[in-house]
Amino acid sequence: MSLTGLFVSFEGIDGAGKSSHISALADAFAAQGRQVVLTREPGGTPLAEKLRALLLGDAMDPLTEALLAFAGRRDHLVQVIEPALARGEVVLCDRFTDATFAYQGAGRGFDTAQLAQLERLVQTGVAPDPLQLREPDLTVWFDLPAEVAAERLSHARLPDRFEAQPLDFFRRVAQGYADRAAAAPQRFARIDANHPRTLVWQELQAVFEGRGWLPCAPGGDKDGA
Ligand SMILES: Nc1ncnc2c1ncn2[C@@H]1O[C@H](COP(=O)(O)OP(=O)(O)OP(=O)(O)O)[C@@H](O)[C@H]1O
Ligand SMILES: Cc1cn([C@H]2C[C@H](O)[C@@H](COP(=O)(O)O)O2)c(=O)[nH]c1=O
Repeated sequence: MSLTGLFVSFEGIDGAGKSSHISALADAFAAQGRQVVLTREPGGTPLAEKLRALLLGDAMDPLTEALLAFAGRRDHLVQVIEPALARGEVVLCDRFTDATFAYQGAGRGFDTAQLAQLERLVQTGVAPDPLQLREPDLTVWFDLPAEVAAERLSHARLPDRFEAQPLDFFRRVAQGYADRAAAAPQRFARIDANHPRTLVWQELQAVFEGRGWLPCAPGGDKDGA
């Protein structure tokens, strides 16, 4: 039986708690016999990882940020995402294009109409139907107030160029995600990330179980974090 590929992205402001759960989800899909590609943006290919290092480390203007993000995305789509989907695999991607709209658009103030043009340019011509705009089948949005994320990150690690931004930047980014979710409610699933890890994992499981993509967990109390 040939399986249909599944493309899921995970979004949220820095520190929202995505990374803690994505690999547990990969395990859950693998336990169902699915091949899983666990990947991320910026990054996901050797070339795009080099662009990631520039994006996270070097000062640049918002247009340069957006161009680097989309250049890496094109390579990622061509080299990794489309081939995996064509093989019927599950692609779990830590951030995708919504991050560019949230960070470069809402956060930096870059024109979102121009971002939409770049999105069309980069995300068409790679899927089997050349006119299809490749988007995730589902985007899981970890929604967390900027203040809570900042508090979590203050205990976590040395901040990169984005994590070092002030609270107001992350308030704008969070609003950017809320706007993207409101514009595409059928693609987005909102998770209330301001909960203990176990509860967040349960919310996440419910999203995938509700779509029939994972079987219902017995008792529904697995701690995936
Ligand atoms: N539900 C939670 N409650 C409290 N702390 C949490 C929770 N989830 C994650 N954390 C902690 O918050 C910090 C950020 O978590 P994590 O790295 O998973 O976030 P992230 O969304 O992947 O961030 P980034 O996108 O910046 O990599 C870590 O120190 C993690 O241990
Ligand atoms: C895809 C993408 C990401 N960013 C920002 C968002 C984060 O601050 C970093 C990535 O770090 P993470 O720890 O891997 O989440 O990059 C962005 O500004 N624009 C983008 O398109």
